[in-house]
Amino acid sequence: MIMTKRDLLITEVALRDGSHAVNHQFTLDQVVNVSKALDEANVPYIEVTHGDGLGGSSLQFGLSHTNDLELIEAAAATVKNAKISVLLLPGVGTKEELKQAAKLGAKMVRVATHVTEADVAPQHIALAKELGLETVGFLMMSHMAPVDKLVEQAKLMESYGADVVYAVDSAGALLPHEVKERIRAMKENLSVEIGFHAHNNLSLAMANSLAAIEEGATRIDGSIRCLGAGAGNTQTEVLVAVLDRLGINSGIDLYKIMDVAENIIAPILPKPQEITKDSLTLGYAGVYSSFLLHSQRAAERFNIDSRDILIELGKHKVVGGQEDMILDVAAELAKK
Ligand SMILES: CC[C@H](O)CC(=O)C(=O)O
Ligand SMILES: [Mn+2]
Repeated sequence: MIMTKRDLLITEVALRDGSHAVNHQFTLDQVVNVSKALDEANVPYIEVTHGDGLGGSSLQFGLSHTNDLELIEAAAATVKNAKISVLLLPGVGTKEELKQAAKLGAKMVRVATHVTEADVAPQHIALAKELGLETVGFLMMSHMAPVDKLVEQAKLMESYGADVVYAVDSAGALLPHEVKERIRAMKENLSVEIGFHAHNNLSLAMANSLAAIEEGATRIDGSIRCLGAGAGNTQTEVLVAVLDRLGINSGIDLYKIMDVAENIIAPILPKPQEITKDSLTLGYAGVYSSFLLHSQRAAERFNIDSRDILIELGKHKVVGGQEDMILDVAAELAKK
């Protein structure tokens, strides 16, 4: 076992957030190869789950190529030092699935709720603690709540027993000063560690992650080669290099993580992760990054501009779990 003294802990989310970008089609071989390589680069946490978390495989969210639990088991059996994390949205994943994930080797769970709905999480957090899992409260769509509301909800997560609480910029809509005020307020009001999860739709994932670190966040998410929903997350290998320049030790081997990006991730990307007109619109309109492919499919079906759908979804303040609204909105727009 490698013992690394790290200043900050990076969770690599390509095998979970990136599931959205590959339409949930990760194969067992891909998950094993990527987990092995990330582990060898000394990445501390690797998240493996359907993009929408345990139990996410469905017509609503997209059917997985391979069952979540099989992927988690294979990744856990592969890694030597890294911890496998899973995502759980109460109401999508069940407590039974969480028990199974823990049995199969998951060591951390991120219990994810909409930023104003932490109160759906206590049972799942309590179970996670009982199972001996490191437990994270993951407050999604953080741009949709004012700072005091976010703090209130973060404190709820802490009171339920979360070891870490994250502000999650699901839409990649936050600007650096907005990240700063959120993380600063969380730091001032909570005793647990604070984390930040960015999306790069406005090309601000790195700037926002650094803003979060400056305000005291010690957990940061990255997706290697930006393999995450929308334009992806903070690019892990770039983050490792930037942190190194700042004298912050992530414990991750820079050359090895660059090689994983180049030799293992790039070949499995359906297309390079770029800020396209649609991913840019996600950030601009404040829409869930995971809605990207669903909206593009709806645009094609109704022969309309996908940006119009995204702008309309932003106006409706649609949240995770409301994927069915994408078709409703597209159908309405098509009538006009
Ligand atoms: C739908 C779950 C979502 O993808 C979780 C996440 O990574 C986020 O909100 O950004
Ligand atoms: Mn995400």
